[in-house]
Amino acid sequence: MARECKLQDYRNIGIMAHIDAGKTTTTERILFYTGVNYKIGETHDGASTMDWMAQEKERGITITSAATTCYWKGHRLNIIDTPGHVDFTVEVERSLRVLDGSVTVLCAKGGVEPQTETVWRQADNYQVPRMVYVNKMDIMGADFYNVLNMLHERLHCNAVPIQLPIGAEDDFKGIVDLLEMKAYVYYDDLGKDIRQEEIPEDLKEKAEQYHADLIEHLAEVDDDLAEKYFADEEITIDEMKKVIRKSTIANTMVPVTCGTSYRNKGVQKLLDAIVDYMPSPIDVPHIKGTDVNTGEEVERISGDDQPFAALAFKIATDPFVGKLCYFRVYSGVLTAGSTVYNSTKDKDERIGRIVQMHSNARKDIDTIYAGDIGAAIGLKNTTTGDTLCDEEHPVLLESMEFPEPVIQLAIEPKTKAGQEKMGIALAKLAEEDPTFRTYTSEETGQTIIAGMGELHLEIIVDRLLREFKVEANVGAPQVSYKETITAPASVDYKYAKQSGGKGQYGHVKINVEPNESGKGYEFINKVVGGAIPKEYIPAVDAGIRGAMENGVLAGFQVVDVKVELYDGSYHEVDSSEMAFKIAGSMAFKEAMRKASPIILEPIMKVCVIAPDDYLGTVIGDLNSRRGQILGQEQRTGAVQVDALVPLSEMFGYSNDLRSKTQGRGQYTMEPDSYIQVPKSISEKIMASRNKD
Ligand SMILES: Nc1nc2c(ncn2[C@@H]2O[C@H](COP(=O)(O)OP(=O)(O)OP(=O)(O)O)[C@@H](O)[C@H]2O)c(=O)[nH]1
Repeated sequence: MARECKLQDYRNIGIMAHIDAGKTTTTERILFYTGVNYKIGETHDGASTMDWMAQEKERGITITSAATTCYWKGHRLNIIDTPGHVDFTVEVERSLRVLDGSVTVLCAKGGVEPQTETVWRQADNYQVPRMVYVNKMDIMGADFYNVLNMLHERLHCNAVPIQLPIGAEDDFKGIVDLLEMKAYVYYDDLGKDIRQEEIPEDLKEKAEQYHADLIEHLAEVDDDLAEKYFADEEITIDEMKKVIRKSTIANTMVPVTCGTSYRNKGVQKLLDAIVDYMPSPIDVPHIKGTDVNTGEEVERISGDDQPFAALAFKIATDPFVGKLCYFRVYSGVLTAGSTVYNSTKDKDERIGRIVQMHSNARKDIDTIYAGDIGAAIGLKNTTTGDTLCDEEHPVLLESMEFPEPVIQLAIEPKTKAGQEKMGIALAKLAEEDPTFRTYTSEETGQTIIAGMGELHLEIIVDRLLREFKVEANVGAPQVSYKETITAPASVDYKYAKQSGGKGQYGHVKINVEPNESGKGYEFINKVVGGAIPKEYIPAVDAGIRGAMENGVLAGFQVVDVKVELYDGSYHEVDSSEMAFKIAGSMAFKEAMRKASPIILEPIMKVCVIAPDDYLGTVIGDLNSRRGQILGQEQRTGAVQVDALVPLSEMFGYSNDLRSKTQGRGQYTMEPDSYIQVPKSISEKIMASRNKD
């Protein structure tokens, strides 16, 4: 099968926004206008195509990101719909990693919300070119110009309108195209009867002014256009488009469009703008990676004639086909039935089928080309963040970093028979979601699940029931503390047992030292000369990993430790994997005790918005929760306070805030970092844990 679309005609874009800004509705409409959907699905009544999981339908929110392919004016659009709730920012993060451009959907009334700022910062990190779609122009209080101000003031970006709204709220009629200087007026509710007209009289002056601003910006970034501008020569629409595209891709401009997806106004123009201004895979910098053979940094050039390299960015369990692995191809082509090399895991993977996704429906394809996004069925060892490549040209692409879960709870199946089923189900869910963990508590023997927030875990428990038919009881959510070490230590540990028959023998020597924060666990094998036979090394590693699930202070998971196995010995008859596993585990525990262990607690970035009168109350309350105020900012009629607060102090905050502000305050929070808990609190935690 030949390539359908040229690489330069691809647009891999994410759609991101604050919760409820209308991403799902907008994506739905895009699918409608591009002919993928025949009927307009409503997030209101649960008929939406993108939000296909049962919980998403009920709650009307997006949890998993779904990749969808559609076509607009000869271009192939791969769209990723991403969730807006902070518990799921990891979904946003991984989409950003594989996409070339993004559309930020804002609500015409709320404008730039705290979550928009978070997502915007994430996109800044990845230098993703962006455009903005101001949605909900039809709702009460819709104000395009206020949103524009917020874009400048809060996001400090060069937001430049390429459209203006005609009317607002119930009177929103259509759009002025600031390039063509024409009005597009909608005469029906399905967006079918759109007429090009002259700009209404009362908007003419404003449109002229914004048109002039646009040209001025374009003259600033392009010399040829500047010459024409100063010579007062006519600048064609194509010339303007070319420069807008250039400036957007260079991240020096954010084109702003508007409409109302729900009332089907403005979506086609948005699609035009995506095609016109969002980058193709060859417009963005080439992906970087490390050559596995030489260790040198290399680039992978977007092109079919290059060696194959792709990044797996999402694993999903599909009820019909099993494990689906979404990947973005950066270079080369891949055919179904072939074998690729997973350079992260050092394993070959056979690609059974390749499918293109349309929400939860899928179409089999034989070949996938550079620049594309697809999903593979049949991969056994691949997890999120792995590189898939040509074995002859092995490369390791930059992986993704995921935050540590901050909240956890104990979970127990309602029936004995459910135990095994629950174990399997939780393992599957953890495979899909790198911010979800599950382990067994050593002290209590309970199964613990950990994630990014209460909602995140609630959804997991719900999925257990619906998808895996496991009924479970859960305990109260608790802070997911961690343990780590602050000093290096060395341990020589021999595990030897001789109790009649075959004995047990494993002997290891290890050095431990603190690893950089966020780097997790690193195992370095320095054994030479077969002091420990090769086949036992993974067992030592596994033993250490096991020990790290339950730290020595209070049984919390241990993070950010480097362990070097440098020597040891074995016994011809008595040594076994089990013996070395135990030796690894015991050695680590002893080393950890010697390495000045500490307890870490998750710190949340909290953003509170409340009317001015409550400023003192809000700040006082945050202070009493060991909060550190980062700053405050004026919003229309309200004030925004940003603070860092330990998660343990945030339980019950929504009720407290509500009562302290007569229901007028709202807040969002997201994990920021893990830091050492104060000594007095650490003692309390240990006392209560060790008493259980
Ligand atoms: N009046 C009006 N309502 C809209 C518009 N766009 C979306 N909505 C409604 O706003 C609500 C939220 O829309 P969604 O599309 O689910 O928003 P979302 O951003 O995907 O939300 P999450 O998936 O929860 O992050 C729904 O009830 C929509 O019907 C619009 O242009 N005008």
